[in-house]
Amino acid sequence: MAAPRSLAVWGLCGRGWSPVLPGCRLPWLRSCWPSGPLGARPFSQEKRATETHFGFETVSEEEKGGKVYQVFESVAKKYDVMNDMMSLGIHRVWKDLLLWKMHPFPGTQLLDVAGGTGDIAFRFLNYVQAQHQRKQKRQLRAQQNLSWEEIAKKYQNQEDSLGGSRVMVCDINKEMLKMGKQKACARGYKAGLAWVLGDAEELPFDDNKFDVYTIAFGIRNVTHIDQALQEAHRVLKPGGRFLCLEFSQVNNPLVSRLYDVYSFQVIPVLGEVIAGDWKSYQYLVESIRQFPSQEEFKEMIEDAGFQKVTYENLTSGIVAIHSGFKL
Ligand SMILES: COc1cc(O)cc(C/C=C(\C)CC/C=C(\C)CC/C=C(\C)CC/C=C(\C)CC/C=C(\C)CC/C=C(\C)CC/C=C(\C)CC/C=C(\C)CC/C=C(\C)CCC=C(C)C)c1O
Ligand SMILES: C[S@@+](CC[C@H](N)C(=O)[O-])C[C@H]1O[C@@H](n2cnc3c(N)ncnc32)[C@H](O)[C@@H]1O
Repeated sequence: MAAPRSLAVWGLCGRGWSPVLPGCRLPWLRSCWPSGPLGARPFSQEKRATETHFGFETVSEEEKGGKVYQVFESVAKKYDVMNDMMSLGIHRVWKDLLLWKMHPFPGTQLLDVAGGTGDIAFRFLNYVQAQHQRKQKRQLRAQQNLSWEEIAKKYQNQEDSLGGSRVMVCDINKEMLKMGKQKACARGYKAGLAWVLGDAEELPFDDNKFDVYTIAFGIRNVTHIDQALQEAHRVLKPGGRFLCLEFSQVNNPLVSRLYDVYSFQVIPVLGEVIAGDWKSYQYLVESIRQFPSQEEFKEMIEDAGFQKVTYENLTSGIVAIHSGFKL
């Protein structure tokens, strides 16, 4: 079994506090460090940075992580209200459907990567609690001669109310996690829930640890999607399930036209009016257009080693749920 990877630490690097993550992909640290023991290499020998996209902008892979970090740092406080406004609440239904598809069993250990403000984790806790309570009621009804004390004990044990299920929320962004923790406190979620700062591309967990890995509206923001998928495969137990909820390609031409108008003409305006942040919401709609199609993403999941990979389109393919198993 691999040694547990260290959790993110925080380092000061020129542009204020930036996450310095384990394992040596330290883009922001590297950007303010000489490129070798003898300082900067002559220009001709300088390795050209690999390019990627940040929305429709072309940036170096090293820049992308920092830019994505700034986006979510900026939107964190208004994130939940923006989602309800922009989607007219539809994102809640998509997230519920992800949980119904997962249909966790008692004792499920879930890792929710890019978990942000906790929407998937809270739904998971509600789901397993309701499931456990139904089971407990059935058992209590079936048992004869129980004392009132024994019955009350069963109802009061908070830890046990989840039937051993637990969820770990992992996100790279300190501000998103902070908002998530505040929401958890306000809603009274305590048992079975943990928050970890970490990068989807280099998860701070042992191999074969979780039954289910979820990532909702997160993988689109990751620089090396293939690496994140490999990490998902590594941390899942054999038999474990990968589930991804993400924007995808619309399969109805009329919906597609309306969707484009709404995305490019309305969303950034809402971003500016509600969150005072046009650019982050422009990034959102552009990043959706850069994300691979349903079939392309399915292949990427298979390339990471997952089996029985399938997907289901929701709302004409505006979003899709991909599923795969580590067998
Ligand atoms: C910075 O990064 C991010 C920030 C975030 O806050 C969130 C995320 C990640 C995203 C989520 C967690 C999910 C929640 C967020 C969204 C769904 C926002 C993204 C929105 C889009 C890409 C556009 C598509 C949105 C939807 C399908 C949701 C439903 C919205 C409507 C039905 C729109 C209704 C609005 C109006 C009627 C207002 C007037 C609109 C116009 C004048 C423009 C023309 C538009 C239309 C006629 C209707 C639009 C129709 C469609 C969008 C498609 C048809 C829909 C169906 C078939 C149901 C993050 O990364
Ligand atoms: C659109 S939010 C989704 C939050 C939540 N899953 C939901 O459905 O509401 C995207 C999240 O991905 C996180 N993220 C971006 N890149 C990441 C990475 N490399 N590793 C972990 N989280 C990342 C962001 O910090 C942000 O919280």
